[in-house]
Amino acid sequence: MICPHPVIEMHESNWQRGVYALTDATLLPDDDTLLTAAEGALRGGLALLQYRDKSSDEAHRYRQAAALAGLCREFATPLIINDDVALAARLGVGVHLGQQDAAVAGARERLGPGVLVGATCHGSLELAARARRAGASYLAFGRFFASRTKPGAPPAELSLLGEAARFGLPRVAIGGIDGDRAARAVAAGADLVAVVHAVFGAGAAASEAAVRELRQRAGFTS
Ligand SMILES: Cc1ncc(COP(=O)(O)OP(=O)(O)O)c(N)n1
Ligand SMILES: Cc1ncsc1CCOP(=O)(O)O
Ligand SMILES: [Mg+2]
Repeated sequence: MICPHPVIEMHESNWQRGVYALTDATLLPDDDTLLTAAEGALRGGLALLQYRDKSSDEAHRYRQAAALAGLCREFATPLIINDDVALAARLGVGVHLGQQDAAVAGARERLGPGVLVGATCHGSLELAARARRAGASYLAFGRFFASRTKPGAPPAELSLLGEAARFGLPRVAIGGIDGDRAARAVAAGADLVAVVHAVFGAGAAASEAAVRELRQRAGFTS
């Protein structure tokens, strides 16, 4: 059962720098846990939230994503849908696409110029150049460290983040990032640190403090 949430705190949306949290269906297995954890993370000051759910149950995915979209609107924080351009179009929110997903150019055409379209570039400047030409809003690199969420993701070197400055788009670092590693990724050039376990790994009630700590350790607080 999803309940409406009161407006608790409004943030000016500055999605281009900060902590980017991805939900996880194993860590957040039901609607209440998902929404409690997401609300805490948003209150902690997320820059972006991604709904990442690999299940094939479309009604379930729509229900959860729609609830998250409402919550994100209250906090003026963009929501990104992983993999699913149709769901993003239905909700009028952003999408994140990997190399096995739909093409960035097609998503950009379908969603329009004002919608966020993120692209996975692994450890490749060539993939980044292609994503930029196709109309990506940000470039995601990694995994940089061992990831419990996606252990088989192709590895990347932190030095890539500095080299990717040439594209003039926000650079996202992902993969096994915690407080220390977030600081290292930002020092190497990351604008956003994307995390699953560091925000949602300690239970729904801990997500707000987890985001605040990550922001502080990464130097995102002014
Ligand atoms: C911010 C961000 N970066 C990378 C990914 C990985 O996308 P992809 O390679 O398509 O893998 P899946 O997440 O779909 O398993 C991401 N989702 N978000
Ligand atoms: C989706 C994805 N792509 C590369 S690593 C990763 C998961 C990141 O999760 P965690 O922060 O728990 O390592
Ligand atoms: Mg994908």
